[in-house]
Amino acid sequence: MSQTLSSETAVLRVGTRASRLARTQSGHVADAITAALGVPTELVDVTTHGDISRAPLASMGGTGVFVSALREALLAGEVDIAVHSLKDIPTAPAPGIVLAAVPVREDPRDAVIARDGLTLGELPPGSTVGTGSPRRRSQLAALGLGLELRELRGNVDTRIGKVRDGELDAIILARAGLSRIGRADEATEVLDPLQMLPAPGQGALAVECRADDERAAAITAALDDAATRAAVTAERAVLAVLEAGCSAPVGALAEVAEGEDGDELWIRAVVLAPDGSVAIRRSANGDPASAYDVGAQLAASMLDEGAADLMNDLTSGDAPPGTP
Ligand SMILES: NCc1[nH]cc(CCC(=O)O)c1CC(=O)O
Repeated sequence: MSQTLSSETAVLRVGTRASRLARTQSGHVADAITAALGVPTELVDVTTHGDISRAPLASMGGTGVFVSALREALLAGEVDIAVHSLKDIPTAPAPGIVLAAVPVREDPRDAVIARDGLTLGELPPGSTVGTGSPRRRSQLAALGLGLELRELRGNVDTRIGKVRDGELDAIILARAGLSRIGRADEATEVLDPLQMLPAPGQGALAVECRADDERAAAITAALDDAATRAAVTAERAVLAVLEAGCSAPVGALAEVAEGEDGDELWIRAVVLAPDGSVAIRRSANGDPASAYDVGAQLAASMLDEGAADLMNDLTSGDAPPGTP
């Protein structure tokens, strides 16, 4: 059994979802670990319920379904590292698991792939746009372009196929996902976060280890990027304080920039009604060392200014009374 090998010589098993996107991003993490620590790694596919089911994601408890199978494999000792898209991870901490590293983030913005090289603004009213994300739907609706929104699921290649075969006029998806599978140049527009704020954590990866694995510190040293970690910490604080799940119409984007008195954290966030008829957009800045508090205070001020009513409407719409 691998547990009997000393941790210096053991192969680090990197658990991954089996999709092309997941395998590519997990492969980058595995290669970076080998390069930095000199330990051999191997990718281990972990099949999740979300990969098999064709049901709408929201009906399966959101993208969290992708995360739990990997975490179970990690806790069971079947893999030593779990690599997730950070935006798919619930904000609550997972007992027995540490977030060992948040590597340097890819472009966090959303991208459009439209027929004939068009941008959103060039699509005629009535054009069909596919996206399964309530955050993207509501922000698109808020633009008032008269676009017709369609449900969309499946892996990145499947989604792009719907535009290529004429089933949809356009789709919206994370630019990071496109880049990771080498298709970034197929985007016909990259959306300005002033119009379309990405999901908290979009474009970032989460590298998780068992809390008692003494190799975690070395993985942090090798892969963690402090600025990205501060940014996603603030973004996820917004989500946590709003008590919103990964499928709620909430967007947030933070970055760390050099200021006159050292580094500064900047964050923008939005909460919307599902149909885009109400949008509460706010921004804040603060000390990257207090990233969580900067995001949490921003969310608290948004709750005061109407977001509380929006979140209440959302939860009363799809959860039975008494459900937490
Ligand atoms: N919702 C699923 C998901 N989770 C992570 C990515 C892309 C990569 C990333 O954001 O890190 C995607 C696809 C998408 O939103 O288009």
